[in-house]
Amino acid sequence: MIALSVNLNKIALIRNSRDTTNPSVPEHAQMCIDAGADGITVHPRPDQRHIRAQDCFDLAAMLEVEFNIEGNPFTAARKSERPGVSDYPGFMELVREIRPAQVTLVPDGDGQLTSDHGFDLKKDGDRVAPLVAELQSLGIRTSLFMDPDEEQIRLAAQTGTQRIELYTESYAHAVKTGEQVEETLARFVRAGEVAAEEGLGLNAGHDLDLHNLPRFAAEVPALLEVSIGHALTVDAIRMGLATTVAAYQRALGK
Ligand SMILES: CC(=O)[C@@H](O)[C@H](O)COP(=O)(O)O
Ligand SMILES: NCC(=O)COP(=O)(O)O
Repeated sequence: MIALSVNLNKIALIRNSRDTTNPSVPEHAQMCIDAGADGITVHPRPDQRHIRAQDCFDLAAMLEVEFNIEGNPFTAARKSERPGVSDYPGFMELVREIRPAQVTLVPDGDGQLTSDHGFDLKKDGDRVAPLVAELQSLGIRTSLFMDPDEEQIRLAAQTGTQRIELYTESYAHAVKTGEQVEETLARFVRAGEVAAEEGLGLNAGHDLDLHNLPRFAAEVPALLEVSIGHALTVDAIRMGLATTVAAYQRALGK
């Protein structure tokens, strides 16, 4: 069974447009869980544009399902520019303290609108591997955000990570435009095969939605988990959160 981890970034984004706690991130986490979500994902960024460090602590205090924190391990502490919002402590400092069930390392640049590439481990493998080892020594499962690239996935295995998360934007884009759908999906199927050959658990995410998810879930081998936020939040505006979570579980074949 493929686990559905709901990403709450966009709930925090709406909350941050006022100096209130409405909508509440923990309350939305609980609503997702009550509706059948298997886990909760957040992706704090140094500018705390949506998920703030405090959200991570608040979620850690209440979650009984898998908590997955994603982010760039090389981001340093940053002062908050917003009164009443605590500073961003740096990604590794944050996850060392919280010790979530899973940490997904993502090679984000600071100015990026959203995540837009996986790791280049020819360049970064030597500095990623010690972080993987440290996180695992703290009892945290590790995952690395990766493009569906055979050589890079084999390098991911050499870092010692237990899982990878395939960056699915190219697949989502192919389905949306109707261009090169078969070739693109075939790359992800091959990526799943390579991950299995290397003994890596397989997660996936980015721009997955109710339309593109069923084929991906049915055809990519040994998929363990998807994390979905943007499209799921937009669907929830139309259909309600509980109905939407149930619809995504159905799209995963459950
Ligand atoms: C790693 C990944 O694909 C997601 O975490 C995605 O980056 C969501 O982040 P934003 O909500 O900031 O776009
Ligand atoms: N890891 C991907 C994720 O958490 C959510 O990505 P998106 O659905 O918001 O694009």
